[in-house]
Amino acid sequence: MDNRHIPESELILNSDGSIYHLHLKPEHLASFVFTVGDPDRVALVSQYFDQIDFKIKKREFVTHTGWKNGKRLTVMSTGMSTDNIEILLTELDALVNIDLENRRVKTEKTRLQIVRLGTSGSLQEDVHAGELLVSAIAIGLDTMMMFYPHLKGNHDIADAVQKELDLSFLPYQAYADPELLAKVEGYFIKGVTLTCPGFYAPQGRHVLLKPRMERMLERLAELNIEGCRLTNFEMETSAYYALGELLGHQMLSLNAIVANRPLKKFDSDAERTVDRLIRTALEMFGY
Ligand SMILES: O=P(O)(O)O[C@H]1O[C@H](CO)[C@@H](O)[C@H]1O
Ligand SMILES: O=c1cc[nH]c(=O)[nH]1
Repeated sequence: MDNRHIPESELILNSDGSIYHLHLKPEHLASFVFTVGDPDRVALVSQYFDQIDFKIKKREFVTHTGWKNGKRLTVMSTGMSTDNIEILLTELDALVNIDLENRRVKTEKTRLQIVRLGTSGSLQEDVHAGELLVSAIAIGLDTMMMFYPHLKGNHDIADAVQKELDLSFLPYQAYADPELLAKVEGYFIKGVTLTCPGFYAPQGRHVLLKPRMERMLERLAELNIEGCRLTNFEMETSAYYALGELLGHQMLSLNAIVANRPLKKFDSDAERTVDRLIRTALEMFGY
């Protein structure tokens, strides 16, 4: 049992007692949380709530908490990238599992359920723009997890990606929560998601600067690891899954595919696809 007193420089509270970046107090958070990258997407989710009791904004973290069908829900924005997810999950975990008055870990743990509703680009011709995909596995191409304890599961896909791209660092491999994944199976394409530390060269895009890796997209799309292929690029899922495993929260990442990279197509109806993702997720989890 961790019985340390956590100093005020390590877990920072604002003068009103709220947690540093998220600006939330424990009572502002439901145990079921939808997350979105774009702060403007928060209201697109909460418009479907029956009632909104609480709203706050700090930096890119916008939070609305309310009720739908008798279930208390929070929706919050995270901004982009895994470093924001590290802040988000550490502070959400602290809100429920640390007594903020005496700064000690609570003896009884609360497990949050967190479902990401994000956009994503497909690596495969047959995963079309406009489709919805659930990340069963995520491969992190960022270095954040080098600073945390090792993950338990198999890392065969991460190893294959490291080898293919000749990376000088170790990607990491992490998994969706099986219970949440089971709820959406059959309704979403099931995929293996590459979480990238950027949108352009780290996803093989050539705008002005030429990516260092030749044919990155094609090489990754062609990888076959024991029958498994990589399906999509985005920028947060691996951090949710990895930190979810270490902190003991349940995570699921749902993606609206807005770009098909091999076909060089962008979803002309991306806003409607995101709305379909939101409504589908609310039907599955908003009870
Ligand atoms: O639509 P969101 O949730 O922001 O997700 C995706 O879109 C952003 C890039 O455009 C990245 O955050 C990526 O993960
Ligand atoms: O191609 C894409 C589309 C959305 N988000 C990403 O990170 N990549």
